[in-house]
Amino acid sequence: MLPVDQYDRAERPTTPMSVHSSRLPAATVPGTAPASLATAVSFPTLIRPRGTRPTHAPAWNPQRPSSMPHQRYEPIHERVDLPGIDPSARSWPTRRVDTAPLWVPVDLRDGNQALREPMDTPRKRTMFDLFVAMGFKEIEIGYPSASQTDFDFVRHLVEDDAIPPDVTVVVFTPARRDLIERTFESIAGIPSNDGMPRVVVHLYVATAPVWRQVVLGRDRADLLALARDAGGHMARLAEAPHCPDVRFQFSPEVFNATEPDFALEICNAFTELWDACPQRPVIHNLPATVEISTPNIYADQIEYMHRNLDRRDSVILSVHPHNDRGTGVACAELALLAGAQRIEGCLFGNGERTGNVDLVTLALNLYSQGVNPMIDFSDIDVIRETVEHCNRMPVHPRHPYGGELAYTAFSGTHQDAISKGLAHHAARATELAAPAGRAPWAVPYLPIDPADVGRTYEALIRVNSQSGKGGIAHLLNLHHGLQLPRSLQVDFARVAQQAADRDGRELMPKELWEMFQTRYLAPVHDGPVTLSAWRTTETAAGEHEFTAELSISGIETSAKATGNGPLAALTALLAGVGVEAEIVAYSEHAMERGGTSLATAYVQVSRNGTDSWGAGQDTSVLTASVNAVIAAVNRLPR
Ligand SMILES: CC(=O)SCCNC(=O)CCNC(=O)[C@H](O)C(C)(C)COP(=O)(O)OP(=O)(O)OC[C@H]1O[C@@H](n2cnc3c(N)ncnc32)[C@H](O)[C@@H]1OP(=O)(O)O
Ligand SMILES: CC(C)C(=O)C(=O)O
Ligand SMILES: [Mg+2]
Repeated sequence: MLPVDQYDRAERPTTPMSVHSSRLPAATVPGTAPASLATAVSFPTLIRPRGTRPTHAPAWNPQRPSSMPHQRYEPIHERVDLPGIDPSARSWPTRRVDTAPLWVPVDLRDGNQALREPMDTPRKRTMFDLFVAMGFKEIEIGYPSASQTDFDFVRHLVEDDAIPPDVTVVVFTPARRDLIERTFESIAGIPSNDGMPRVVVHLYVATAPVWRQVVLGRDRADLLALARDAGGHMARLAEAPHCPDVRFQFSPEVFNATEPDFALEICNAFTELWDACPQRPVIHNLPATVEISTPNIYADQIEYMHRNLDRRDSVILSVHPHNDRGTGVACAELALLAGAQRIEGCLFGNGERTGNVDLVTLALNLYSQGVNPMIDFSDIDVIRETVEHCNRMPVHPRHPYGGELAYTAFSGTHQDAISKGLAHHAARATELAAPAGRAPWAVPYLPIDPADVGRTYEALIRVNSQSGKGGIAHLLNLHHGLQLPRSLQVDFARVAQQAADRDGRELMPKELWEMFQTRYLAPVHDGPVTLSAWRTTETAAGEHEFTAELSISGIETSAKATGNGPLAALTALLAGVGVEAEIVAYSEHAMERGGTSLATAYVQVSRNGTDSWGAGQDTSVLTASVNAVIAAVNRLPR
């Protein structure tokens, strides 16, 4: 940081915000900033380092500096000495990920320690069983020295024989002898599997300068000595006769803010102390405990460790990103490119502050690239509901892949593209003679097929004032089997949009159907023209006669006319009683397969340059069509 006298005092917002006396929420005072923001900012003269970080935007960018004291925060390059990292040696930018890493959920420890109400044993057990069912093979089960609840849960799993033979559990401990001993007590009785240990004891100690100085009060040498003492104690306890066979893990907490050479030194010390070998590798887990940089910096830090760690073939290089900058997923993905082999995170990103990296997003990001995630996400809603139950916290509706709205489009052009894309997908599957669920996926706006994660297509398209004809027609088709002609889609969308605009809310499929019924089907009985009885006869080839008892504006009459088809005969009949109308568009379709199904007919009629649509439904196509004509005629202006 620069001394205060080197800061200039010239930086002011060019247009100071006015201060509102009202404490009403902003929404009640149109065009104003929230009252809390306005009253909190008093706009003193601000300070900034002279000649350092640019604050004025180019001429094309009208933004002006805010009054917030950004100068208080140091960039990573000033906070951490990164001299050992040679940018020209980085290989991660050109690498690709084509296999899944070893995923390790830490919800039962890191996620749990961040909950308002930590999980009890039944909730923890539900989550543990979910992990097993999803196919996780390494699971952190707790911090047994933290509380009796944590200790008891580990004992519960052991005594209930709940840990499958191919699953390894991880227990977490700080570098304190009494707590390490308690941790070892908790794991008594977990057998190995064919000589492979099924328990990892995970030691952590913070290594970053601020933590060393402020929290632990130790310099580098002191901290190394503390770590060695703890690691040595663990190694001795592991050799005790009744101790289960274990492996070791070390996390230099706040690795991302630690001098790389010190992180390397301390990790290498554990590799040696625990005598790591390929048959019994050590896990070095490099956390971004609090995110402080862009993901490329984290990737450089990981690649540095990957290249320089001793006995690299005896080390599993693990990462543990948090999400303070919202880039936990990006950090984990770049870390994989940089040499990471194992990722710790939580389902849907629960965890301290803004959370741990989200394993659902990471795994399904890989899946969307054609890589097998090695974890089963085929029922994402059950996974989400279980996590919500255990954490007593909701998952955001827009959460990638698993949120309630993750596959839903409200906006018209997206709906149109999805609807066309689904139709194209179905056609392509038929062409390839493949089931739709196996055919290659290329539907606009949907990175994966929602059906792959157990979602139906029903919630893909939802209608509000942002929606267009395509989406509205899609819903009427999906829920009511209607196949509206394009021009009718346009006609109906106008009405639906007006309703959505007026009410400012979503229109449900049932409401759309009711609007459709009222507007296009019901006028057959509700208008100036009603038919009480009618019949058609084919009087000669290409000649049809239409006979009807009808009422015109309440006056009963009967009439007869001919035409080259039944509908032409009907319009001739109507013209004969003074109701002129020309049919300009017609279509019909069966609603279901089979002889007993309903047919729907759509008819557009025109009079004096004005058009209107009507629809009819009946088991007889002819009756449906006649009804559609009458409905359309009744909708013409009188
Ligand atoms: C990034 C992470 O997620 S780390 C995991 C964090 N998880 C948790 O903290 C949840 C469980 N923790 C706990 O239940 C408690 O903190 C306990 C049981 C571990 C310790 O409790 P207490 O003895 O009461 O200590 P307290 O929590 O007040 O303070 C932590 C102490 O541990 C020290 N400490 C912090 N990290 C470590 C570490 N990795 N190894 C050794 N000591 C450590 C601190 O310097 C402090 O020491 P001091 O009391 O001499 O100043
Ligand atoms: C792995 C441990 C120490 C952790 O949770 C963190 O650093 O965030
Ligand atoms: Mg953590």
